[in-house]
Amino acid sequence: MAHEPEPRDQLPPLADAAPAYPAAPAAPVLAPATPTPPTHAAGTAPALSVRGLWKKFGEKIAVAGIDLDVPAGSFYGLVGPNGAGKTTALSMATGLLRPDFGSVHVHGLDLWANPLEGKRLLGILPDGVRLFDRLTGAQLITYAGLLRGMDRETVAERTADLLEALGLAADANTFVVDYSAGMTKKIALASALIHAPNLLVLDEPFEAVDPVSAANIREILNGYVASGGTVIVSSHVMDLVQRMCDHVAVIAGGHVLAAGTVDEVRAGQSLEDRFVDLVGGRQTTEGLSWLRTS
Ligand SMILES: Nc1ncnc2c1ncn2[C@@H]1O[C@H](COP(=O)(O)OP(=O)(O)OP(=O)(O)O)[C@@H](O)[C@H]1O
Repeated sequence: MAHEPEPRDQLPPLADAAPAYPAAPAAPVLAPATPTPPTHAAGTAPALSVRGLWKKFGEKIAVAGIDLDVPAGSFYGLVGPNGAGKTTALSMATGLLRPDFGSVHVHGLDLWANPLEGKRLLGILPDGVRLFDRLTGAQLITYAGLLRGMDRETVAERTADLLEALGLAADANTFVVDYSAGMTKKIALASALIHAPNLLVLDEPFEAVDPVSAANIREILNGYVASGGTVIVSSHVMDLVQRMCDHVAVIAGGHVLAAGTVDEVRAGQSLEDRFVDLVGGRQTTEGLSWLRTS
């Protein structure tokens, strides 16, 4: 007999309690060890507030009790080495991956208790995004707008605006499957923007994107933040995060190592130097002596 998947809305509520599985190996955690409940007056809620977020894949603890507050109206960078848990944390924070433990509030709304209302506030560019690539670029953005319940006229106007702003107008009628990696990233970003969300969560938005397009995207995002929106970007490019973001969190081994304004976190150093200090793990390359040609 076919097994009916359980609708997400009807899943039992998440446990807020401490996880039953063993704690991850000790890491230099600067964040509070015990999750503190979010406390904020109505109207001043952070755009995103996560408490005690945990996720384990088999024996691997990918996210080990993350607490994070992203102020409304901020441009927030999330940085960390490969495998740090950024994508896993962002997936749980945006309703794409169910946490084992913990809570997620979007503008004060419990996302996992109210997934439909919560997701209306969100625009998401997931990592390794899989799109309906047998649609053209214009069709894909239109589809995203209609899926969000927008009227056809507004969708058509905004689709044209987004294609123009992201330099994709000439390829509006090309199938997405025939787009380059950078074009695919841009069309996915356009699909995340069409409903003018309150909070944009972008996993590696600049990966594979050329410098001119990256500058255009930065301008779009700066304008969005200036008008009251909140952006969270994950990136490996420290220089970009230092220039572009006003807040940053450094994640490694599933823990938040430091979080705050960019100036607080970098503490007088460049963000890159501070990142290397915090995360450590520089490898010696002596073992690769065979690779040297002379
Ligand atoms: N679906 C999965 N099944 C098993 N392990 C997973 C899964 N997703 C992530 N992991 C593991 O969880 C850890 C965190 O992965 P995650 O993708 O969140 O890291 P990341 O910080 O986004 O890394 P990167 O910067 O390389 O993209 C890694 O050790 C990864 O191997």
